[in-house]
Amino acid sequence: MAIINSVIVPAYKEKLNIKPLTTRLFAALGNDASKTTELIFVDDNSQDGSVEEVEALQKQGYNVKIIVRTTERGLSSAVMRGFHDAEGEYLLCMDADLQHPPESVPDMFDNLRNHPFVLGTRYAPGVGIDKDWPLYRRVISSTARMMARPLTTASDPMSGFFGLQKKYLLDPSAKDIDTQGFKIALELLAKLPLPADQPIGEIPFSFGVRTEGESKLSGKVIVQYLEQLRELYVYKFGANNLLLFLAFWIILALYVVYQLFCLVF
Ligand SMILES: Nc1nc2c(ncn2[C@@H]2O[C@H](COP(=O)(O)OP(=O)(O)O[C@H]3O[C@H](CO)[C@@H](O)[C@H](O)[C@@H]3O)[C@@H](O)[C@H]2O)c(=O)[nH]1
Ligand SMILES: [Mg+2]
Repeated sequence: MAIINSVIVPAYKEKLNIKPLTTRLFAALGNDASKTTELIFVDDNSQDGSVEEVEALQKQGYNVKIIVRTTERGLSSAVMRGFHDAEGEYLLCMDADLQHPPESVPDMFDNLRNHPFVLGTRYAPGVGIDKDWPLYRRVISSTARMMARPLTTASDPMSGFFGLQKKYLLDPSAKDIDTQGFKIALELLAKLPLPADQPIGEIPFSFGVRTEGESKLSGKVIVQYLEQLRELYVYKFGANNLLLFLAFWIILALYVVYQLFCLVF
């Protein structure tokens, strides 16, 4: 049967998460949707047994493959590589570490049938972020989210759980996608020629905690995010709009001070 749905998972040293993610994902999809869905890990030469793990799952009949990159590194560029290699018309991106629930994938794909872009959101009634997610990550995440406000109306543009219809990626006007850093959803929301009259879909999900492996977020990723923001502000508002930048940096500084004040007192 032809592949309609593709799930892309950027992965670096995620061997222990590959099997639970694969089995939970295909169980959630059920028999029919499993026949038309492929799962693609894009691994940056982890050399931790991830390849062998995927081969074992293939032997069990799962439609899963792994692309191993040896000359490139980075979450966003791995996602874009997976999107371009995918056979499906409907593309979904999720993390390997089970912080994004595989059980939400069927809802995400259903939503994509009627929306050009779908975002898994942690900011909706009834869902949230696991209480064990470190406080400093919450502060970084909500600050980063606030700074993206002028660029998109999406409730959670920091989310790494999102999907889109492939035709928007193939559109000739989809250009200049910057693949530095972690925030590929924000980049695509800001730059893809998504139709203005069709809202993006949002599917609430609860963000879990990683139980195997380690987060790859680093100071470098935070700096890359600030550079990406600067570039997106210029892309959207023009290079001369310095006042806007300044206003945002000042608001940000006040916000960070406020958050730190709340932490201390
Ligand atoms: N191929 C590849 N994959 C990578 C790389 N860096 C990270 N990944 C993969 O990208 C996924 C997310 O990485 P984490 O290290 O688990 O990120 P996080 O700190 O939990 O951040 C996640 O949550 C954020 C929300 O606060 C998201 O914004 C972010 O995109 C990501 O989904 C994991 O599957 C990880 O293996 C890389 O250089 N190369
Ligand atoms: Mg993670």
